[in-house]
Amino acid sequence: MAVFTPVALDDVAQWITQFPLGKALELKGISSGIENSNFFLTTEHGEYVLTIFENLSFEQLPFYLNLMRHLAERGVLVPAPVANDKGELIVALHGKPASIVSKLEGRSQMDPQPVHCAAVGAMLAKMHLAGQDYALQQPNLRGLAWWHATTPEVLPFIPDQQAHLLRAEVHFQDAFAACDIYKQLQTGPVHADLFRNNVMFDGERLTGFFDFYFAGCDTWLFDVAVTVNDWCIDLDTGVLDTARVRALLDAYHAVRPFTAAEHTAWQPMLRAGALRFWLSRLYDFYRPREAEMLTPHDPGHFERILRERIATPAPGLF
Ligand SMILES: Nc1ncnc2c1ncn2[C@@H]1O[C@H](COP(=O)(O)OP(=O)(O)OP(=O)(O)O)[C@@H](O)[C@H]1O
Ligand SMILES: N[C@@H](CCO)C(=O)O
Repeated sequence: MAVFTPVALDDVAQWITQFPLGKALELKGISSGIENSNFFLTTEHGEYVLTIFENLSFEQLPFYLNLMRHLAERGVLVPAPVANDKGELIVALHGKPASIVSKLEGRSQMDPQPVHCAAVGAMLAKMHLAGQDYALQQPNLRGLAWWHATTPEVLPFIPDQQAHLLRAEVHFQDAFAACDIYKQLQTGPVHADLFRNNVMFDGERLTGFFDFYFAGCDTWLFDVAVTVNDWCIDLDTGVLDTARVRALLDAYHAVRPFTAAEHTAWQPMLRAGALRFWLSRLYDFYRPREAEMLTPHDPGHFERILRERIATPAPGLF
């Protein structure tokens, strides 16, 4: 399902010669994922992932691939992109942009315990610090400006109760983004989509973060909020699990201490993280792309999380 552009081993035999990877030995389509065509690629030098980008362009991709290279070079566990003999990370294959990155070991941990959350928190803090001297700039393309553009697109489709919540929350987030505390928050490259299915574990050992294609420059705290809203909740209710929240935040804080401004901004930021995914899921649900054949994610999940974050104080950052 998730291989939109079919590629055979014969197709890459010649193409691969521009990379320092030896001969291609095996190519296997990966069935999960809904954005790109992904393949496990075995070469004489090891195991890699070949991605053909179905929606992102040659102009958009350097921010993401160079960020992964920058982080990998600084010891953050992320797939390392492989450059061709001209030093390029993005090379056309069947007329579309493609890249090769190292394959992470392990698999996603879909039932995380505090020990997994602690590993994610520590690596996230390490990633934020390592990104500080990254030269390329791109805003979070699913940030406040996108919320403003998208809200009117979904409002005609949703019942009054939801429309009221959506309008009120965008209004609340406007005020939050304009306040002094918000301006004191530290910013830099963030993953912005660090859900359970975008991290690999080998047992309790974290082996890497991947799927950086929603990354952009935003507050570090937004990244923490998005991550906590997925890793540290009861999936049926959206209620935060204190043991997992504490494990993730304490581990993050030990690597990169939270500031007093971040402490004050925490609850509104958890709401921002919930709004971001409620809105994107509403958009995908009501305005599906024409060629989209896959079942969209449930927007109700993030509506529940948003209502819960408005109603219930979260454990503090420290
Ligand atoms: N570097 C990697 N190492 C190991 N496995 C990977 C790597 N990159 C991707 N995968 C595997 O491929 C699958 C699909 O990748 P990914 O989630 O990036 O898909 P996508 O279509 O680009 O995005 P989306 O998550 O939005 O559907 C992952 O679930 C994972 O199993
Ligand atoms: N993590 C997103 C999907 C886009 O990667 C969601 O759960 O809505």
